[in-house]
Amino acid sequence: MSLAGLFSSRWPGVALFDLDGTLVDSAPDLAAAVDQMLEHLGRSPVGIDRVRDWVGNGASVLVRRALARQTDWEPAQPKDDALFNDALAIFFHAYEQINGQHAVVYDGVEACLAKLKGHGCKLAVVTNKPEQFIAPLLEQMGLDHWFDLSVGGDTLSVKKPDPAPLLHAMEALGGTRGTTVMVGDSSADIDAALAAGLPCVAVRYGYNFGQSVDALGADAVVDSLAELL
Ligand SMILES: O=C(O)COP(=O)(O)O
Ligand SMILES: [Mg+2]
Repeated sequence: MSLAGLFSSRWPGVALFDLDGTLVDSAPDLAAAVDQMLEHLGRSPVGIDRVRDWVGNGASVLVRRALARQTDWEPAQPKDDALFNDALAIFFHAYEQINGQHAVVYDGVEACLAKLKGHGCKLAVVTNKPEQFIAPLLEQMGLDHWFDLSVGGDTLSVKKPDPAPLLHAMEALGGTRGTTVMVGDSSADIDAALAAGLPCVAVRYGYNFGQSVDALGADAVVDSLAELL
């Protein structure tokens, strides 16, 4: 399956990309910030292997999962819980310093973005990462010049798997359902695309809460974005 094949009408179209685990391997930075937060609170660090499985539902859920130390922990405490608020503030401060330091762009990403741009496509990042961290990370990775728009987890009142952020980006870039595709690494991305009625590609190399992405219902599943060229 090529990207061109996913567009039901002709190029140019709109391509929406998830960020963490799709464009950039940012887990090393996120894990370092989570561990700094835990140590600041007098708790033992958890390390990258656990943090990788906690990324994808935004910073608040990441921090809640780290405090509870389990992947499927559903936020049970009120949002104004003092420990959570402290932890979130410490995490934000730590991640602000670390963001982009250890992260790397995945193989195949640049070639895919270049090909889409070459066809006149508009490109957007649609991530659950808070907005304030998107531009610094894209700049640090040298990816910022590719994108016409970015939508973060706090840009709207809802985030993925809600379809609204995808539809917001699609409409802002003049796309339609026949000319827009979503590319992501987790169930949040694929569920959002399916709910939005958009074709979607899942990548196997990212973070999906430790689960395979093969059965999520994506139109294509790839090991590298280079496979789409
Ligand atoms: O959970 C996050 O903070 C970001 O995740 P995403 O870029 O994969 O949406
Ligand atoms: Mg992701």
